[in-house]
Amino acid sequence: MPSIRAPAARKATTLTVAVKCRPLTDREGGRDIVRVNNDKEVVILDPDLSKEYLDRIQNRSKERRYAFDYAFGPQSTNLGVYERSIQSTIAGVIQGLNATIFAYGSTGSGKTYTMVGTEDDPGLMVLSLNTIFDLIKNDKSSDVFQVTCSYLEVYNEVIYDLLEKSSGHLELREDPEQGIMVAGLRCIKVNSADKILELLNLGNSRRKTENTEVNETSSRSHAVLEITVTRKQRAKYSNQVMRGKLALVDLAGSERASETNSGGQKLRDGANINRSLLALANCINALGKQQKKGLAYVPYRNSKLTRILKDGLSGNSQTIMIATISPAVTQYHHTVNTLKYADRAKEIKTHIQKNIGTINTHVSDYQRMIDSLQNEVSQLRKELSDKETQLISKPTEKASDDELSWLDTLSHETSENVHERINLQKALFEIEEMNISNRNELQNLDDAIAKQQAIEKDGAVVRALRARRQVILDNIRDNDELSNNYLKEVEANEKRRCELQAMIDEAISNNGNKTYLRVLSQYRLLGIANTELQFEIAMRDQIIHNQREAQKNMWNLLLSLGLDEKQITGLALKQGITIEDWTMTGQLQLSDRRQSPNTGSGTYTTLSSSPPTFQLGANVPLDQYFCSTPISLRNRRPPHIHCRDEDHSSYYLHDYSPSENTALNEDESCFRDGTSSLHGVPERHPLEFCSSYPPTRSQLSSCSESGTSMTPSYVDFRQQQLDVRSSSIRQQMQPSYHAEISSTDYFHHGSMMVHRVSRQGRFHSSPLPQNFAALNSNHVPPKLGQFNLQDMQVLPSYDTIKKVSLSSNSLEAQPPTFV
Ligand SMILES: Nc1ncnc2c1ncn2[C@@H]1O[C@H](COP(=O)(O)OP(=O)(O)OP(=O)(O)O)[C@@H](O)[C@H]1O
Repeated sequence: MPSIRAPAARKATTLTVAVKCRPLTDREGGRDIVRVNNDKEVVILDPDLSKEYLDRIQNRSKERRYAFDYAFGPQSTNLGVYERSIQSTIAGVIQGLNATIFAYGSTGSGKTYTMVGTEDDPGLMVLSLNTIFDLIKNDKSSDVFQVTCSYLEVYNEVIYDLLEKSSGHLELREDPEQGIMVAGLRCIKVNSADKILELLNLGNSRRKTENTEVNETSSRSHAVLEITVTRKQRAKYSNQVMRGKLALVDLAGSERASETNSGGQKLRDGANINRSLLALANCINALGKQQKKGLAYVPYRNSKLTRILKDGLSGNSQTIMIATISPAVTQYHHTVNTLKYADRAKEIKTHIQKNIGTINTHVSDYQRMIDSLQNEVSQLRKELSDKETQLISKPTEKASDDELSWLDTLSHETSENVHERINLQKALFEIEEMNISNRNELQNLDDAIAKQQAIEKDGAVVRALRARRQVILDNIRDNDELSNNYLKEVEANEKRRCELQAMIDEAISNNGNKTYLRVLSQYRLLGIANTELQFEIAMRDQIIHNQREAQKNMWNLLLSLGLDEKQITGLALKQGITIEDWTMTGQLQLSDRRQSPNTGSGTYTTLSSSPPTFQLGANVPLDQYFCSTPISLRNRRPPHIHCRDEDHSSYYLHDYSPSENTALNEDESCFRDGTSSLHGVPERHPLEFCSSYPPTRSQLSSCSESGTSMTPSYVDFRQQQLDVRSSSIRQQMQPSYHAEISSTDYFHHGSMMVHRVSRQGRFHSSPLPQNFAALNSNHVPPKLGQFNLQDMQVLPSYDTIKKVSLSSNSLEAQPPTFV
């Protein structure tokens, strides 16, 4: 037997990836979500049509786009695919080159159709064989060709010979010259394409197939047809032999147990199919990374399939991957998954070389083969004795690589599922926030319209307000719709989560290494829980951050109004409010949750628990409606009292979080506090404190207390009778706004976010100006009405100039001079 040794020259080449989309089947019907552009690009549309709005506005589309060497749409025939992407490679096989063609895709995506085909549309196996025999027939040289063929299947990790009637289990061997070989596999000499097709049909009839929910004739095994073409020069004194090998692989389809609706043996088959496909996917991943990052380890040994395909994936082979996809909406996830792997496979490099040898070297070759076989025997003996030792000492502890790899992928899917859920929750959170603002604005507008109509019915202002109202209504409707869609996605996500958990549970109950898997499962579940907690914490951090900003701004506001520490202390004393001097109190360490008021440590301002009440005048001009209209606000975040930037102060007035238990107590006129709602009191000066707040997230090990369990404390401004008068306030709403306070105006400040108040009385608020309660000096009420801080509202965007009144009688403060 001649031995074929490759010459040294090798050519690096990358894996060719072609994507083939099959047509929709009658059973599927519905929408086609795959588009093929320019024979190279594949676009997967978002399966959810109703998401188009989202696509535009928030760029959260699930549309995906990939580019490949070749892309074929549903109209393409197997012949079309073959001629463009395969034929030239097949020609190399009779020149001593190796080639591997494999179809990869989910169950029912058309792998078998592509590889085997039908009578009308013969598949790549048939077309390749025809080409080989045509090329041999038309070869002008006098070389002698010999074609042999073998056909095997890997079913449940066992290799069977499809050309044997009742094949036993076959074993894989690693030959130093020829690479991986299947010991005992029949290799049949064939003289024509027809003969091979006959064998192919025979083999296919022996393949294990099942009728599943997704595919009536679903292949449950991976099939590998290998054609070897040996070419020997006929010339008298030439002893050169070339041997090319073509491997055509029809993989079983990856599937989800829930989709195939399988149980028992079918379910076990599915698990094994998935396992070997995952092993293949892992190899593709590792090989892809290897090209990019130079990583070395590729886990070929995790399955029989990957061992068989080893040469095709990284060795001496020109390899083509045909990724088959379905255009059905229901297959979106499978399609995207297949394309992801196909995309990674593009990175894989192989090294091709002609397999040329000479026949007169056979004696030394035999010797080399004997040596290597002896090596293998001793290696195997050693492995066997190692295994026996392991079994004796730890019979149940070791999980096999296969199980780990399977579990790894499962865990990867689980983590994707969690991330998707987190994104959905974030989106829902944002929408909810937006709609709270929208609803509040709507109510404001209704009040303003009612007031304005009393003055001039159907005037220009009323019309403008109505137009704005319509816009807000549309926004609310759109957001509600969006929110419903997200909720549906959350449901789907939850369903998937349950499936994944069921798979893990099943693995635990079926598997021998129960303890190990259980620990692994727990570990991963904890990981998921951890991610979810992180999300929750991030949300709370956002709230805390807002509150801190508000504190800072309130300090700015109060101090810029000309009040000094003494005045504020005096006022606080009068009102029976205890405000801790910041210089005297324990340090506020935001990183130290023990300082939080909920844990009872530290010294905090005692505030009235009466709800904050602001007073409003009755006849507020329209241009002040944003500030003066009574506003009801459900679920709003608390108002904030801000700390200042510019001036030193010893006091902190703190914000609160309204809770379910919050009760309006109009009789109480001072700060009241059931339990303190304060974050704590800083040791440093407020200026430093405000300007150098630690980052919210970093230090906090858990923020839940501050986010949820702060009890409300309220500020009652009714008694404070601020008499600072301002001349005018000009508001410039989004993106930033600017207001000037005149000495003749009264100013109410509720939950607004005034980000900076300078000594000159300029307000700059961004991004969203919050509510102003404003009264023109002409409308100073003799007795100020009540205004509930909880009922304050965010007013997102108006460029109207507002007049704002501010009263601070009881503070006995000098009215600040505002520009
Ligand atoms: N290009 C095509 N044109 C027409 N029908 C197709 C095409 N590709 C696939 N089909 C049909 O789609 C169905 C599934 O195809 P096929 O059995 O080839 O899928 P598969 O990926 O091999 O599935 P499995 O992995 O379960 O074996 C079959 O009914 C097949 O006839």
